[in-house]
Amino acid sequence: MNANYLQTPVVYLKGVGPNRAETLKSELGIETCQDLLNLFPNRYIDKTQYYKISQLQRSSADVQIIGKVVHLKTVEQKKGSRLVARFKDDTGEIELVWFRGQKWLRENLKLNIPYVIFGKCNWYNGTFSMPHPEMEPLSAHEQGTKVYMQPVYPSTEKLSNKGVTNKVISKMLQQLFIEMNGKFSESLSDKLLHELKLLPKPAALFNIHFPKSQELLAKAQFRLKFEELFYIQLQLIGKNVSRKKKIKGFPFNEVGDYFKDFYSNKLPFELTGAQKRVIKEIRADLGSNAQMNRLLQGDVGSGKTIVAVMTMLLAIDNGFQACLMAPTEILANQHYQGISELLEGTEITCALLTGSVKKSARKPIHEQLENGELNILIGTHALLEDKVKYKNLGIAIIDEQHRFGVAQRSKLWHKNEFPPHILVMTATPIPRTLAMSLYGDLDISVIDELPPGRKPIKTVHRYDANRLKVFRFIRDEIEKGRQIYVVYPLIQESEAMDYKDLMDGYESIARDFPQPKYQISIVHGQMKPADKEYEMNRFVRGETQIMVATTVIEVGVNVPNASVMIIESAERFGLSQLHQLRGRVGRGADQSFCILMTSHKLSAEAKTRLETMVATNDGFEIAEVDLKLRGPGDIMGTQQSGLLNLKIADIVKDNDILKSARYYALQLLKEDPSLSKPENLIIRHMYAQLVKHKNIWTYIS
Ligand SMILES: Nc1ncnc2c1ncn2[C@@H]1O[C@H](COP(=O)(O)OP(=O)(O)OP(=O)(O)O)[C@@H](O)[C@H]1O
Repeated sequence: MNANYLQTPVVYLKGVGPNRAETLKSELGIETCQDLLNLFPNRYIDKTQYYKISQLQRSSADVQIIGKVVHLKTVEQKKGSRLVARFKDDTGEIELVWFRGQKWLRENLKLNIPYVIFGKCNWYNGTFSMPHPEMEPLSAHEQGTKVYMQPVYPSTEKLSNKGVTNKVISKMLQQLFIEMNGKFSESLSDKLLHELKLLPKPAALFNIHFPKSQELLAKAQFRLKFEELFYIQLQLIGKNVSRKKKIKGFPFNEVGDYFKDFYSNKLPFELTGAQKRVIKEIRADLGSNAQMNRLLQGDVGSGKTIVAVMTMLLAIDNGFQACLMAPTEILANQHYQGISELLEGTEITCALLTGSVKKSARKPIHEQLENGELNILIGTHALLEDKVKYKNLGIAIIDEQHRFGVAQRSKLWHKNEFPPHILVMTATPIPRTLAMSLYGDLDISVIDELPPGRKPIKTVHRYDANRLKVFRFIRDEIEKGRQIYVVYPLIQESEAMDYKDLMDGYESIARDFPQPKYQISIVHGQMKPADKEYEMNRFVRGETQIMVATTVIEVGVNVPNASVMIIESAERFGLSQLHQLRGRVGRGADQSFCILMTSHKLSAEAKTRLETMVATNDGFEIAEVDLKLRGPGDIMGTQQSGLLNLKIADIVKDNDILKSARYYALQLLKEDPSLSKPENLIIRHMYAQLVKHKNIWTYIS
């Protein structure tokens, strides 16, 4: 065997030729034999079963039958001729039909000898017919290398007219396996192979392409998926470990007066168990001499703000400043007001910096920040401007990470001599296992408990035709002193139309809820920030009963007296957005409601989203469904993590393998952090290759 054989371009394989090689390269990214080896089938056609004709059903998928051709004739038609065979076994008869290749078949098909045929049966004119079956004399079938599960390679349906079919790929692979003669190098340690009872590499590769049985195929798939996820985990965890080793952070050893005073005298409520646990985790990080990089996940309304405040107090107790960055002005404002209120009666100074803060007001903020008079700065992107210089920023808290990219996070970093501690807060939960994998570079805390006394929000789905009933319901709730949100979608591509919907909706509500009895606020993205704030504040103060808005209110707005959320055109929102919007109600002690309004025309996916919303209030459950519906591509962070370049594993379906891969990777790094024990040298070698080439399958062979 030639050791470099796997690096040979596929064009040198028999029967490939320059045209096919070009198609393989441009369509499937296959240049070398190694690329070919790592082209894994999408699915398999089961050829372990033989059907009797009497067992066929009208909905049968691909079937394999043994029988004989008893009659063959050409049927002439206007559109051209077709060749029709009567095919019989001892239980019945079907038709085989060909439109192409008739001449060859007429000359070569033999009557009355047993054939194995394979294909899809259609029910047509009272009989089953199989167009263009694959067929082979039974004698040849029994002698040949038996294919039990026939692999179907990606894109082959699309590429068959360019000469790249499943058969062609299998033939190429056959040559490759003969040439390699089983000499593929192992890429996992003996220990792992043994402990997890994994197939050795050569057997796994062989059975993924030429499965000898269902059982061996399952083992081959498990082994290769495990390997793929294991190395990704190893890399993510490795990064985390080296970050911890390298990046020093300011130690906040002191739990000082501000924190203690706040905890004992100023907390407006008892912390939930989850809040206490998370604060403990944060304190441990801050006292550890290493920079904290922590993601705080908590469902909407779970009480992340108080955790943020207490974290900032720890920084201030240790002589440092803190900042909090929010994705929108409304939110920054709200945080500023809420936090100022919480800190009333303390000496802590706190300022707000957003795009709409005037130049004259900015100057003193800049100065106080630089000379250390200012303890806390709250704001939007404006916090990232070059003019903003801290005396000693100890911690940066970032609300809603999906709106701040990683690059912006690191911009904050460079504002300081040492990097500040970072706490990222998100109310868009992502499934735990996915979070573990995506944020290998962040530690994760979860607030998985809501403050006591909250009544679960009742969610219903109503069609537009029931609007009058819904309006009646709103009226009753307003009578009881509650406030109502009515939210319209605003999607960039159809902004003008959406805007019209919003204004039409506003007018119709204004007609049904006339002044002076009813007061209505309206907030949308095209308003000036000052006007938005004015309208928002009227609602917050309870001067208006109805807030008509676009999704600008999606994150964070907190009006505990608002108890009804009406979402118009709910079918146009994604699940996590619906959940966020719903989270604007249910913040007080009253029973809250969410009404999802839609037209009658709903796609299957939209129906699933609505049903999920009606069925559960749990953000993590919703996140799981969302992930299944949308796939991981849209979830923030998946792009960078390499989890989307998976060749064989699927992070949604193979969640259990992912967990086990992570467990073993953690275990290994704990026992042998530098991977220097002799039994781990294979892994060390693979890991080095992985870091070098970035893609795990360029080296795994
Ligand atoms: N332990 C607690 N007991 C009672 N009320 C609490 C507790 N913690 C927080 N709250 C209250 O719950 C409400 C929601 O808290 P907060 O705004 O911090 O939620 P959040 O996690 O930031 O949610 P969102 O992401 O939706 O803004 C607030 O009115 C807050 O005062």
